[in-house]
Amino acid sequence: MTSDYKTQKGQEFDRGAFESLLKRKVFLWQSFEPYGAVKGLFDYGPPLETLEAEVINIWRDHFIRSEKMMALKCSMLTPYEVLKTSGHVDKFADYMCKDPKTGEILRSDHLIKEVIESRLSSDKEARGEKVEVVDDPKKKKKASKVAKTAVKLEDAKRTEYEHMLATLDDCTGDDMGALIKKHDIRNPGSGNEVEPPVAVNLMFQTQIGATGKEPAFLRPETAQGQFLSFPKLLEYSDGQLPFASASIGYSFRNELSPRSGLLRVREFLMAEVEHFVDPESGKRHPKFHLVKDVKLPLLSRKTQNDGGSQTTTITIGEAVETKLVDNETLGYFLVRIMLFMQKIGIDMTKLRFRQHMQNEMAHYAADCWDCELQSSYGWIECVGCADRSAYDLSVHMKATGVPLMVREPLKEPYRVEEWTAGLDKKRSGPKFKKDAGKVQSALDALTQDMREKLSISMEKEGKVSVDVPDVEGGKVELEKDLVSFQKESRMETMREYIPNVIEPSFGIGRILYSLMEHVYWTREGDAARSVMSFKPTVAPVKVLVVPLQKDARFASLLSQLEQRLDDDALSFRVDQSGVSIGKRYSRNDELGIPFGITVDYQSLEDNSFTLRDRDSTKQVRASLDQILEAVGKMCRGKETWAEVSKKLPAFEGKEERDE
Ligand SMILES: Nc1ncnc2c1ncn2[C@@H]1O[C@H](COP(=O)(O)OP(=O)(O)OP(=O)(O)O)[C@@H](O)[C@H]1O
Repeated sequence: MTSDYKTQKGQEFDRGAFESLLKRKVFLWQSFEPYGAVKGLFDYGPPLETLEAEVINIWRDHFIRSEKMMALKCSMLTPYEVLKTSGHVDKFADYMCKDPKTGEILRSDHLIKEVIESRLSSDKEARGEKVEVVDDPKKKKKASKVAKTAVKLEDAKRTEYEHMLATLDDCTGDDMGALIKKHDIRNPGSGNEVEPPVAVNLMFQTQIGATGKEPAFLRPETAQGQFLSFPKLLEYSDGQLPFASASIGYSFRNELSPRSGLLRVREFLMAEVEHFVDPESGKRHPKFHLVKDVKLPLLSRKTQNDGGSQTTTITIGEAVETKLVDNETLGYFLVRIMLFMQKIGIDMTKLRFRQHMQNEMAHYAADCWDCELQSSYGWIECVGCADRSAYDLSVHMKATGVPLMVREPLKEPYRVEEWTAGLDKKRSGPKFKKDAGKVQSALDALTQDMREKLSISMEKEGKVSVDVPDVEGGKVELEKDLVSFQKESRMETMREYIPNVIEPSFGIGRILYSLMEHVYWTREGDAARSVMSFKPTVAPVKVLVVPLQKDARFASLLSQLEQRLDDDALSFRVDQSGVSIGKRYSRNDELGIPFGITVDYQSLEDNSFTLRDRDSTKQVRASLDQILEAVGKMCRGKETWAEVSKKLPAFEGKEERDE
């Protein structure tokens, strides 16, 4: 059995071997291992911690610096009221099904997907087709309980199942309940029926202070802090829109069934952008013309609705023009996301943009696209890019009364005529006493039409009746001496509006995991020799320093070399162990170190060194100055090995024979 997922060299991807490399080279492990480890929490070891820092540096440069965004650091602890207003308290939930006999909790959409995929793969097997291997041993065990022998499906059933998978993201909780019932979907682990889906909130609740009077949550996204900072951002940008804020920080989600390693965890680093734009500008982007000819692989909502999963590669200009992508700003960010992925070394054949299904999008969202990366776990959302309209600023403004909006002078002031409705305070106070405020509020809430109608009634009848909620009888009678309706004329010089927000939201852990799978491969004919082909710009360690042999005569040259690398701020690792030079290169290829500098006997004579390229294993020989200049340029992304190897003389050394 083979898997559809291949390494960048077209080889079978062996997840077991890949995971064992990550473990051996201490990229990551489950947190609190000595206490039995906690699901959904991971610690990063030196290579992954540094890889993350390098990727974040590129993210900061690509977005914050290059797009002139305003970087923010907002609190992670968030008061209850903020997340109540944003809708997270009521709606930030996943559906889960309980196995009543084992007590196991299963995420409803994952359960349906797993069972239906296993039925489809059993059908494929029964029809003698190539079947995707289930790499996860736990899944394998579960799957075997579902279908011990291959079962062939009717054509109509197969089509129904395929459509179900393509449209699963569009399902509500009730829809999933109906599917589970209709297709007799059971817990694959036990074979038991499961209870209907129930929504479970994903936020970690806590409290601020000891009194318990200030309930709070660990934030599930960085966005809310950025929205509430809007007045400060507006001030900093001198009241000029569009502008964007950006925040890199941790978020927390109490995932129901964390699995797939770093792809679904309970604490993760996010990098989020909130781009604020005037809705009347048509959400145009000032730099769209620079990217309009860039082609993107797009999987539209329509294709998914039709049960398909094929992408169409078109220019973003065409996608926006045909309204496939709602607006220029959203389109601009899709391109920037793709270019970022390319910069850090994501395999472009394993990247696509998938449009959200109608039910998958928040009700207020105008359009939403996920940047998905393919890994051995399938296509996984790594960046969500949503047009959130004016929703967040509007709800927070309503809840707090703080004006989260823009007031700007009108280019062409105009005259407005407005009806006012005012109570005579001296007379109304004694008459309505504590209800006087409520009466004025009811008058304030009247539309212009209503005010005009009431003024006509007042003229005719000398009194009017006004609905006032919360007073006895729900109405009050107002005579001429108590209220006056007047038509006033004034010049309107200011425009007020609530900006719309386009939000690209990156999950850094998912990107790092996908990147590690994308750069992993094994040397031809020797599966034991794995390589992590990190681009020099992101590689956690840039240079491997290897003396040809253990020989005291190399000591002074080595320390000179180390000092120079240090001066150039190039991270390095020295491998002086007794094993052959080939083995030393090989085990450091697993760490993804892009370049190796060897100190040999010729170095002692003429101060020249060899420089080895990890991916091709080719070498050049040159002076230390030339080598350091080349390495520095390659690590800054300013030169490639192909260019360097043309400039510097090749070296066919004895070292390679040892590999
Ligand atoms: N549990 C998680 N573990 C790791 N990364 C996550 C997790 N949840 C979300 N992310 C990351 O944060 C980004 C933005 O979050 P968003 O709320 O759009 O995700 P989501 O739609 O809830 O993801 P999913 O549907 O996979 O749970 C995602 O694109 C993803 O990269």
